[in-house]
Amino acid sequence: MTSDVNHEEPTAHEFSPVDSVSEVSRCGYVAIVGRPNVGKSTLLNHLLGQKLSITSRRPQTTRHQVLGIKTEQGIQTVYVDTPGMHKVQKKAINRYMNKAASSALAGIDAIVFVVDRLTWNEEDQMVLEKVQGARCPVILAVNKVDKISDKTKLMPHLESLSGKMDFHAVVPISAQHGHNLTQLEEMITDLVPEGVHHFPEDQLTDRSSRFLAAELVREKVMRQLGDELPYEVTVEIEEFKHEVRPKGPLLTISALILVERAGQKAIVIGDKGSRLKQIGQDARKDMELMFDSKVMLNLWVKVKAGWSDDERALKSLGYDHNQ
Ligand SMILES: Nc1nc2c(ncn2[C@@H]2O[C@H](COP(=O)(O)OP(=O)(O)OP(=O)(O)O)[C@@H](O)[C@H]2O)c(=O)[nH]1
Repeated sequence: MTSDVNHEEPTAHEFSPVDSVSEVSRCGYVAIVGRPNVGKSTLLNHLLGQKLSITSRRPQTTRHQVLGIKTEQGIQTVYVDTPGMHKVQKKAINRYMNKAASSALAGIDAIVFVVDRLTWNEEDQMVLEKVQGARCPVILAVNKVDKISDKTKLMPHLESLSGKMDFHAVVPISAQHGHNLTQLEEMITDLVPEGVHHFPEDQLTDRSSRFLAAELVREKVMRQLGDELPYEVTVEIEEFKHEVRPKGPLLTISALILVERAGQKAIVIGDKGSRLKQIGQDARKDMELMFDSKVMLNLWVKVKAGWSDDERALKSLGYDHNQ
């Protein structure tokens, strides 16, 4: 079949001034980068107006690259939340996380580089060197300003940060309290170029419901255990079953929490199963909100030694560099 469309001569329709305002479609990719624990996932969740990425006080909570999609008034902004870039690359899991963070910068239209209040350390410097290599505007978001007690220190610090590279803008924000996020979002969407939308208007992420469910369980484990548990915990979804019942939809989810050692299993389970119960209750509540359904959640803990430094085991658990 041949096409009738003449690409040489624009039609009157294409010149309509009304169209140029209301119908020009825009789509762009915006990476949120920074060292671990600066608040990247908290920022993404606020920008999307919905929880998507998991957060915790523990650094290195985010392991995978997650797309968060927002389509509003013809503008589709595809946010790329990345694992925090960090120096230590001893284990395969850390190498995976750094690679996921670096590869996120390819094909990006703008970068939001998040730093924490008044500090600047070697890891921030490392991230700076990576973003300098990307040929797109970089907005520096100085997060957690709500925690600065002596506000007079902020302005001089912002000025000194401004000199580190030719930033598009330097914005003090509080991702948790929503401070300056409207201004930040306006700056971001102004940088979104013209282009056709890559996702349907109502799509929020590129990740599956199974993936999001597993991440919610992992978040609760990390929040419950604080510093008691090293990073070596991952979650596998064994069952994800949707049923329509007379009383409403029911989602049955069975998840396996994998740890590295028997001692860690005991920690996750807690005294008479109390911790695992709390993890289950908290995860179920979030899942019911996320999936808009009643959820029955079954949790088990299993020891799978050495998974975090075994390339093949990582692949089987979804840590695939090609994803
Ligand atoms: N006071 C305050 N705390 C914040 C703010 N933003 C994030 N946090 C907290 O900082 C911690 C880390 O936030 P995350 O959003 O998980 O940070 P991240 O950069 O995604 O972390 P990684 O997954 O390690 O890369 C959490 O306990 C957040 O609640 C903020 O604006 N103010």
